[in-house]
Amino acid sequence: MGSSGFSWKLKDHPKLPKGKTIAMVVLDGWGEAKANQYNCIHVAETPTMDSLKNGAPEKWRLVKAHGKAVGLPTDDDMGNSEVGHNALGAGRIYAQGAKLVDSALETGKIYDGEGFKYIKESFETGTLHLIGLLSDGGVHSRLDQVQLLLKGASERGAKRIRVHILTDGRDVLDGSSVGFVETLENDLAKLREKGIDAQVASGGGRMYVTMDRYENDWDVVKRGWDAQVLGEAPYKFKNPVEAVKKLREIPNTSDQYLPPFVIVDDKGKAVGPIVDGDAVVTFNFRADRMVMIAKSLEYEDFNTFDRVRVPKIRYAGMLQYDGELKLPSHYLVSPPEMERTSGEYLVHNGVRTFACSETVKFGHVTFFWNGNRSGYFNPEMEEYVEIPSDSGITFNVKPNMKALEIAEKARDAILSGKFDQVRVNLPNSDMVGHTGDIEATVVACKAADEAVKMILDAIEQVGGIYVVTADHGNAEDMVKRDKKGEPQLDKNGKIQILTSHTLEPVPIAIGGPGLAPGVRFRKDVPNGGLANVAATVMNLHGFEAPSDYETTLIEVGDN
Ligand SMILES: O=C(O)[C@H](O)COP(=O)(O)O
Ligand SMILES: [Mn+2]
Ligand SMILES: [Mn+2]
Repeated sequence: MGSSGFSWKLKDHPKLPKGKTIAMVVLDGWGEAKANQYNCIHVAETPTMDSLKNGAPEKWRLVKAHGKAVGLPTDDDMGNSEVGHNALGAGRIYAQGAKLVDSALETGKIYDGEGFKYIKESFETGTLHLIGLLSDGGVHSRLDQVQLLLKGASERGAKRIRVHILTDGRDVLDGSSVGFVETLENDLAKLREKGIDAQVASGGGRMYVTMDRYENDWDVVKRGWDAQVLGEAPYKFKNPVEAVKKLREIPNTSDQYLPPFVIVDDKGKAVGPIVDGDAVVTFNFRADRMVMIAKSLEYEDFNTFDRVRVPKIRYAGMLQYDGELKLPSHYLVSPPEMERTSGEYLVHNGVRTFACSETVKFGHVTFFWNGNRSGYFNPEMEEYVEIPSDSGITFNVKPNMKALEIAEKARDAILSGKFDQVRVNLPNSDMVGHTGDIEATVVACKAADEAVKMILDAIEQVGGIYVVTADHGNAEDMVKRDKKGEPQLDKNGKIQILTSHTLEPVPIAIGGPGLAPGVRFRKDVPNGGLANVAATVMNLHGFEAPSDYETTLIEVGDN
């Protein structure tokens, strides 16, 4: 125990043994909803997950994965991977980026912070550029926050503003981009009336321009760089609403995948390339899809693509996206300080950990799980394995993704006897669910179920324990619904496909030959959420959870 009285040492659990191998499986985007044709998990053959459900209520239950239970502003906010994995790993509910930005804007504290003061130095002679996801999805960013920031910055001296938009269609309905750009244009027009030179400068679909993650495909970021910084793109328009409408007419495209465009003046010149002396703010609060652009804007030493011209700018993130890398070094709002996560405790208590997913979700079971912290706590005790994802495709084309490879790695890690916790994220139901392709999502769910089976079989062989859960819903409901829960039709009488996450709860199942007799879910935590899972897993490793963690979901009955 240190002089502060703090100790990493966890108390022994009074009843549960140590030394069991635990498989911690997170099915990404696997919620629980009514059985119907739009519930891909129901339609798919999922014998393994179905059999776990037979363990209810003692070994299978539902937990909350959205809204306040995971630190989001309201219970109308759907869950997402960042907040879901944060809650799973940290065992406590932290006010998340969305909420922190809301309150910084509401109180005006955002304008007193170091980050805003820093970018403000460019207002007199330079342009303020805002780059980010333009929607009200609330997963990575929110339009109302951008509107407030535009107002606040212009009132505080920004005279020339350029917005570089990324269209969504993934956390919100496809096609909604037009409305969001119209709203933004309206706001910019009002600023122009006040004598501020404010315009949209460039744009593109989030999955094709800028918002890649975990270094899966740097071309995505390069396309954004070319449009935003260099003012170069294959498509040129004078008006951003027209741009989005026209680009949506290209066959097989969608808001998520719009090609990059720049806005040009009457002479055909880009209206807003980023140049020396400008200020840049990336206005997404969520980290994963901002780290790569942040590196390209901030790092001097950078060779993943040819930046051609590297302007000397003042750059700030809405939040700091990576606390370990201190990236970016300037930011408008401080991120949640997640400390003493379960991963760190367990490593201090001798639990050897293996974590694995494919690239698109690799940071979810490592970085997000560990409280938005990159790297190992102790490389001697941990091994993190990333299976390269396919890049340059939409995952409905290959809905099996790397589920099998992830399961094989997990199986081998379990059988090796080298690890006490083997943690994976199976991305299929989420990544394919986001494409809105129902048939492919059914295939994706089946693939994830087969992967779970392989992992549970390995646990069976070594006498271990499994914990199977999910981070939020997605594939269990693929249609937009009205208030009564019926599919909502558009003006042409067609159903609207839901590409986003949902508000549904997610299952959690425990079992395996190593589960001590009598272990069962408690009945007195009816509102349990993802944050209760960390204490549960610590118990299964034979430890009591720290007293400030959300309570465990399990008890040991007499049996
Ligand atoms: O970034 C994405 O792909 C979506 O906006 C949210 O999905 P995730 O939270 O499951 O990553
Ligand atoms: Mn997810
Ligand atoms: Mn998702």
